[in-house]
Amino acid sequence: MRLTDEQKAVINENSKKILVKAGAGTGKTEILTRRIIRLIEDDPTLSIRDMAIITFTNKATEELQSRLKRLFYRKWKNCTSIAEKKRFRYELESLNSCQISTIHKFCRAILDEIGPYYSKDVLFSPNFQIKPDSHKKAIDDVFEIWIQQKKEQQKSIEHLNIMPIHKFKEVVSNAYELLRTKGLDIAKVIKQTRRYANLEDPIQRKLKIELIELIEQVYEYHLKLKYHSLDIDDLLEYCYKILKENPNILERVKNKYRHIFIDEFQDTSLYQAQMIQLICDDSENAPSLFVVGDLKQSIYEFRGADTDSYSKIEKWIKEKGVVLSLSTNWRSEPDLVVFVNKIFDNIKENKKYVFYHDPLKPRKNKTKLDFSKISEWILCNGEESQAKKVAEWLKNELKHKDANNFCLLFRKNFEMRSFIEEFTKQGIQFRVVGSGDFFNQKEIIDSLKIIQYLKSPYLKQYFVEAINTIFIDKETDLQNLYEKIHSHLDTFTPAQTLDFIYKFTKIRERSSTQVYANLIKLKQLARKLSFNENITLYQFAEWLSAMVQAGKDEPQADVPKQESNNYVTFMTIHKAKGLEFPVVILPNLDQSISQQALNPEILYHRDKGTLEFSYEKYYSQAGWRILSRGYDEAVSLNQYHTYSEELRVLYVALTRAKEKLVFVGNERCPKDKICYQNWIRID
Ligand SMILES: Nc1ncnc2c1ncn2[C@@H]1O[C@H](COP(=O)(O)OP(=O)(O)OP(=O)(O)O)[C@@H](O)[C@H]1O
Repeated sequence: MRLTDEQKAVINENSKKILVKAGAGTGKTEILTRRIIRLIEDDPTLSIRDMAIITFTNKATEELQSRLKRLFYRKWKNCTSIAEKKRFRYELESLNSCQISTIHKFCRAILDEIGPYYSKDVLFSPNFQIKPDSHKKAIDDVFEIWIQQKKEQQKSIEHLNIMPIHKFKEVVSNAYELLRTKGLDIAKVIKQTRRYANLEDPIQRKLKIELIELIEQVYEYHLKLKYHSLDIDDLLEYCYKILKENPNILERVKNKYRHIFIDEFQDTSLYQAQMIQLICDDSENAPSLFVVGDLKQSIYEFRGADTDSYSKIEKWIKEKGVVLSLSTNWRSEPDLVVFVNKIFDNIKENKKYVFYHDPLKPRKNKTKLDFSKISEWILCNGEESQAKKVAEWLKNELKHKDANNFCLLFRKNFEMRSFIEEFTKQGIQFRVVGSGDFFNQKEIIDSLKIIQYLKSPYLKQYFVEAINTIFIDKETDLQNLYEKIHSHLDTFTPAQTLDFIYKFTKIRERSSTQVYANLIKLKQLARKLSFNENITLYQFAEWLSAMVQAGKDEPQADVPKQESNNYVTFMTIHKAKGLEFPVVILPNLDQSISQQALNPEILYHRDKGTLEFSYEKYYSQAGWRILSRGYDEAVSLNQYHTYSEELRVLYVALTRAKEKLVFVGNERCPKDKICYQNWIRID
């Protein structure tokens, strides 16, 4: 690969603070790795161990590690002197133990070295564990105590006039999570919300005060639980607060690293941005900072990504160091780059959304453009199934192209379901990458139905459900399965029962690689559960039923590589960040931007700093709503951010393709609907 002058300039820049601001596919990740090698080459006293390299996901960490491994290996191979050879061998060996990680692991490494810590709002033991749901325990415990107190004091609970208790708990949980992921000062929000509550009508006032009272108690209780168990949001918050209030610890961190690199900085959170400013301050011993990002690809607001923080850092680096840019897109066909530019040129800023577009430069300037090769529409009428039409289109393509050229990118995991069913039916090999809806898959729900039938074969409902599962077909008789297995049911472990079902029904021969991999994963989960606490089939069914009902987040099984390398990939647009595929297919483009995202029950009012709510009266049939006074205002402030973020999600999706984009939508999509299909139209 021949680096361009602008790429070389970035690699060789010597300023202590550098931000590389560049669009998709311009080589940001590429130059980040090459800069690391360049610094090590230039300074014999420097090692990868003196650097902290922060990525956004574990997958990105692996990708970066393997790119560095390749470059170090090449260096080692081409070295002429023994000393140099020894040095690069050491660097290669150091790759697995150096600080290349997500920001959370970076914070964990800092906290691990600190020891016990006590201050006003940070206290923890050095033996803390990472528990992803420690806040849930806080909510459960506080709720129980609070309800009990209200009963004893014979006080009514306003929320219970509107919603059942489990729903109320969910509201509190969502509100608390919202405040935490945004990194907001919870005490301040509580104070503001209480202040504005006085302006509300009597019912709304009572509801607001109740909600705030619970959040305050959860917040205080959670603080005590954190002594032993932090969750990942706490890692960032605690790390920042400790570094801020303890200069000795901050000095230790500054002295440990000589260089800090951050990839995908557009998805930075408030605490991450503030922490980086602390560590990389103006002092002599502070590490240098190298940050790459693209604000147009900031798509994680729901997880606390904060574009304001990015902009502040950009301003700060502009003052203290340099901001550089890269303009040429190396990923995509030149016509495709021009096509994507045209789409975003067309999107004009208005009251509803904004997209700050700066066009990408194609790697070659062409005088004659031909969009027919790089884009195609598959349009369905209202009744037609998009999944079926895409499967038929793909079957034709697969006659002359390998399946792994194609990737279907979805906005949400649940949208994959109909495609998974259709592809399975049509025998197209596919794999689902990183989707957290394992317990929502038909094969998993069907496994539960079969087990429920085997436990209670006399119940008609279970029989009917079981007979309609993927396990039963013309050649596989349900009754026969029961007769063969029932004498073993008391002695088999749940994993053995599943194994028997899979073998007896010969499901492997009839299912896709992904479906079978999920079934094997279920068997492994059953084995793990029995290993931990020796559970019965009955208990396993209870557990599985709870997981299915809760829609518990669990990734689908990885398809083993050796089985088939040639499959179509399914993933969400969010998971595809940083990746590239020859052909990208985008289904469901005619869907409206999620109403749930636009009108959630609980919202944070960005201007007032308050919590606002919109409750649907659970027991009313007419969709009766109770709104707090600032809700509508909060929605319109939020709507602007939601739509603008959706435009950025679309930008990420469109810029993943190397050769072609295939759009799937509805031929009668109303022109005034706010949806991807209308944003993409350039005619
Ligand atoms: N000078 C170059 N010549 C040829 N190919 C290049 C050059 N620079 C980068 N590439 C290739 O372009 C593609 C995009 O690079 P990279 O993934 O580093 O971009 P990025 O800016 O990080 O993209 P994104 O922001 O979309 O994740 C990769 O396949 C990379 O190998």
